[in-house]
Amino acid sequence: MTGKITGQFELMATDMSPKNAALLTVGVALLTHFIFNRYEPILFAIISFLLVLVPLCLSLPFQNSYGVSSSIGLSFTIYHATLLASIAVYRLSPFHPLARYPGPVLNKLSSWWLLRIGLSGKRHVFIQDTHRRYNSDVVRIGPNELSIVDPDAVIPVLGPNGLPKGPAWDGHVRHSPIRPVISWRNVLTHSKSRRGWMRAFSTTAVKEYEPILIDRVSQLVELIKSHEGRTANLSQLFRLFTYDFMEDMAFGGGTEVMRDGDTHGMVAFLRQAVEAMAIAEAVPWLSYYIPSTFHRFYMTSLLRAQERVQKGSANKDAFYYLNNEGGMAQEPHPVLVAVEGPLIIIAGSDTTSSTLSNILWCIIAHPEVYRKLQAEVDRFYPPGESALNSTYHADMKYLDAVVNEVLRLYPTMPSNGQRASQDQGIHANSIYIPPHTSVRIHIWTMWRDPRNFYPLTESFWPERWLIAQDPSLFDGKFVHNSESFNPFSYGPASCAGRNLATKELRMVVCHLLQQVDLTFAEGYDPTEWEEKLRDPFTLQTGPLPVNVTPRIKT
Ligand code: HEM
Repeated sequence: MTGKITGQFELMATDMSPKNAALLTVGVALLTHFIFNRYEPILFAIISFLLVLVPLCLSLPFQNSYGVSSSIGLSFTIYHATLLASIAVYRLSPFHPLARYPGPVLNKLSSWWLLRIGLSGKRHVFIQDTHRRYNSDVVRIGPNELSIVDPDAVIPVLGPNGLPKGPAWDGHVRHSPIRPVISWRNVLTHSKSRRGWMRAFSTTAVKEYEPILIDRVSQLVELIKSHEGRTANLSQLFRLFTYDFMEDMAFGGGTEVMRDGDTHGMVAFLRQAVEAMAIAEAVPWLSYYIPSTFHRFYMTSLLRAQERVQKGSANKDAFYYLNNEGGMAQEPHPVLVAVEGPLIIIAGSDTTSSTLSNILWCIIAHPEVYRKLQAEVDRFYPPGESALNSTYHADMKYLDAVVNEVLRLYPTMPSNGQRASQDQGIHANSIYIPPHTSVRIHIWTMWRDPRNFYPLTESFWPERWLIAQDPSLFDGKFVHNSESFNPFSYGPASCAGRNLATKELRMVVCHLLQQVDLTFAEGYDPTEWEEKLRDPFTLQTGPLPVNVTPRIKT
């Protein structure tokens, strides 16, 4: 049958003039655009067929008038030029489903532009500038991607009946059929694979991790104290701390990077991997073809988790729950469990370390806040009382205000996790999201918007959280849209580790402020901080050099 069609095509081809051959090539290229647009194929065989074999066949009619190589050159040029032009015209045309939304032309044309911005580390600032430039709550940041900063869109997009995860999550796992919970795009599979995480970060489980946390926080503060008389880079020390704690909490122990340094380069590897996540965030299909540092990291972490699952652990670590070693419910398949390894390493260490760095930078840059917070610590934990004891942490209102204010200005995922509509469009408040559109609720911009937080919108002002609870504390215009504020996200895919993360942040800050005084190291320019923040996926911080003075001599 195929031979018969090819034979007929050859017969037609021998009669065709160069003009008709060119028209045929243009027509087939337009059809190819339709196929790409409708089905978004990524398989190598289909891509090669559409981009190589089809134009090769289309060179046959040209061979009546030209030599073989000129005909191939001609058909490839006409075919690919038409394909690219057709894609560009369609993406900029009023017929594109996202045509009504403003955005930079280059972003509308291609997702490569967002990739360039992602690799520069400044995606968060670019998206914020784009909203401001077009003075719009919705902007188009990619050919098929919207950024939204309307607080009323949070529930329709992220809430229980909201949108599933977007295609970026396919890219993170190289389109693998087996994924960690955060990457499942199918809502049912996602909710099923979340069960283990709910066990692993339940109140009971988090209580069980507390003794390990206490040991590691104590070790961290001793390490920081040991820097008396020399500069301590707090960002790096927090990375070492969260890595060691994550290893203990997730895998029952294994590293001593606080003690020995990052001698095996695992902490550096993790940072490089997160930086490389910018690729899949912008151009998910690219990861299918080109593995990045992130994918090497992914495989290494998966093997680490597999080793833990096979060996078991003497402690009730997170894998004890994920792997259901207590046997409380039907056991998941070991492969499905090990795949959570890369996620637990990143979510369990990178998020808390950058948040701690942001907290410390903010309070050192604002000495009046530092003093007030330290006074609160001293009130709850006077000399002789261990601030590692978490009994009062939740009652510390100013500490809570500081943490919230830091997460408002420096959210751990500034561009949030991507979601996408499926075959049906949805209305997110007044915003229509057409089918097959990727969406981000851009919290970096939303929480730096005077319509949501006022006054001192872009300044660090923890007092706003106290005023929100007691308006009599402030005279004047005050806006506090706490409903839009969900630093651990919202809905069925919100942060599973929130309880642990909160406990960890509070314990480190309390114990550290009880034990030491910190100031910026000589020569450090605090204005560098925001310049050095990067948003490849989770917020990455620059160095935080400080002087350390122990308050309580040991
Ligand atoms: C300051 C610390 C942290 C912040 C601000 C944070 C924030 C977030 C956010 C915003 C999401 C949602 C991503 C999305 O919408 O696609 C998320 C998801 C998640 N986080 Fe966290 N996180 C933190 C720490 C942790 C820790 C310590 C763990 C546990 C090891 C953890 C485990 C998870 C998991 C498993 C998910 C995926 C949930 C799902 O898809 O169902 N996180 N986190």
